[in-house]
Amino acid sequence: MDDKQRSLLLESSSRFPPPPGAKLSYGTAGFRADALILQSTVFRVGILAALRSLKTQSVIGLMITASHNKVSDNGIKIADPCGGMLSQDWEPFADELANAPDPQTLLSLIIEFAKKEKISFDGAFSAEILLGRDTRPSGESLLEAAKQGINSIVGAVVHDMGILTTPQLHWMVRARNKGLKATEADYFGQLLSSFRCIMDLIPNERKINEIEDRLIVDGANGVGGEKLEAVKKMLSGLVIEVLNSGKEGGILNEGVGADFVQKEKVVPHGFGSNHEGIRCASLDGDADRLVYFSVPSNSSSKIDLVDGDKILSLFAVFIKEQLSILEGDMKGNNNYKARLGVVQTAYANGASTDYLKHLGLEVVFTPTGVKYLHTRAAQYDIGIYFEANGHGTILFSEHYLSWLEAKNNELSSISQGSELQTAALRLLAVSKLINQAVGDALSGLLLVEAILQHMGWSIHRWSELYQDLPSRQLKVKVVDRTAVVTANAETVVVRPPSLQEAINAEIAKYTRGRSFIRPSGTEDVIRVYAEASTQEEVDNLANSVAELVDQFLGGGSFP
Ligand SMILES: CC(=O)N[C@H]1[C@@H](OP(=O)(O)O)O[C@H](CO)[C@@H](O)[C@@H]1O
Ligand SMILES: [Mg+2]
Repeated sequence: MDDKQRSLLLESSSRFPPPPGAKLSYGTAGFRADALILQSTVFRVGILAALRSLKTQSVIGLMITASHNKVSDNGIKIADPCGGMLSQDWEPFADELANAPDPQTLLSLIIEFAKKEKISFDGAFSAEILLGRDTRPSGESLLEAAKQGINSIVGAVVHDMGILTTPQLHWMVRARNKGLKATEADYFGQLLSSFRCIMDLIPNERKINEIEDRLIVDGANGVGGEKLEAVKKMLSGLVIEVLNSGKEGGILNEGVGADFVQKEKVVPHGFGSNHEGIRCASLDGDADRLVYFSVPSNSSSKIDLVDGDKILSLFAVFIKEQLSILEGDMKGNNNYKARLGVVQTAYANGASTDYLKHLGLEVVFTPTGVKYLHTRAAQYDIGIYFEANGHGTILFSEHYLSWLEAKNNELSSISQGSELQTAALRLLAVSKLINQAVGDALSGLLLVEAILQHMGWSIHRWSELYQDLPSRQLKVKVVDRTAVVTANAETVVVRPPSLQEAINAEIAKYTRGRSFIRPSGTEDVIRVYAEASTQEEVDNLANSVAELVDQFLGGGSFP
């Protein structure tokens, strides 16, 4: 690193002093905190993104969002060249950068890390970053801080992509690095044409069905609502009504959005008895999560939730149907049996796991966070992953996609329009519709809608695939959440000692009881999850476990 680069880094970072006393961590999905203390973090992540671009010689994404958190929070995360999350081996350096106390320490850290990673500043490759942000009011000034961070690396180029959903930015990064067209219009174009393709391939005899073509979507007063309005204008075959689009003056994520709906299991603001029986969906603040629900008749505010596990199950049923057509009667020479796998976390409802296993699927578990699920799902030819909260997607391996393309070509010459070829075409369309970079509420919604039409299923028929076990989630505020250490995909507490034994003793009191705790990676709380055979039992179990957390970790309150 030459003197010009060193003095540029020193000079620019002196304008972004870190907040005194704050200890920041990259967490489950990037840095998140009150937006007022994030200027220096965002500036430094700008530097990090430029370094990542130099290291990988690829375009990198930077997204300014705090997803489901309250509107006064914000956050920042990096999209790697493939469009996925930042490689985990860079997270410790991200933490060091964010917490460096002064410009000189920051510079030393960068020099040392660049040496270790063999990052060259010789100008042969210029760092290139795509920047996106959600609709939070703090986004604009944080974007400026990110730009200044990126521009602290000589020659770095920034493209401000404007207000986007998180998955749109990830999609664009992936497309750019594959040499494909990567504008928002290209994104919408791909989604709409592959949606149309699946709809056009619905067999005629299935077209008379019980399903109505109206869908009502809660946009969480965020970016997803805005983008869905744009999709709506280009869509045919489906009538979408967007509530909480952000234009009516509602507050982002307040009493609305997928996180609220999934955790509280009540209607979001703006929904009520006039929506009884209708298919409804809810997006989160940055539109990377999607859940469905319906309002039962005579309910106060309770909903029938169709969560990420059921979206996963719907996708699995559809993919399995296409694979059994394609693999059931293999014609020609080029035959191959796809490895299909499903990835869940400990938050998946036990009934969903039983259902998926009953379908004969391979189900595996990872810790919470898309970075873990995505990596695991990528090990299959077709890997479907979902968090119960509605974040997930279907990944197709390059190898399987090439096979599918070749098979489709072969079938179009020997049996054009056959069931076999149609199944191949459907799978190819799914691989284009569903975001290959990260879970995406908009593309997930279009796939759900196309599959429901294909099956001829109402939301009620879909919801009855299996009956969820009653579950409850609580948050407990403690003095230091890092005091809790877990193992076995977060299902067992290993520290503090004896806490797991105490939790086990509570679980043993209930039929089909299950409970685990873990520190949140996005909020300063310990999360408690419980499941049991009745709602009353599960509420008792969750409360007793929350009390144990309080006893063991002290200073508790229940936000
Ligand atoms: C129980 C729960 O919903 N946890 C969420 C939440 O993480 P926590 O580490 O639990 O705060 O936010 C993550 C990012 O959106 C998401 O991946 C994860 O599933
Ligand atoms: Mg989100």
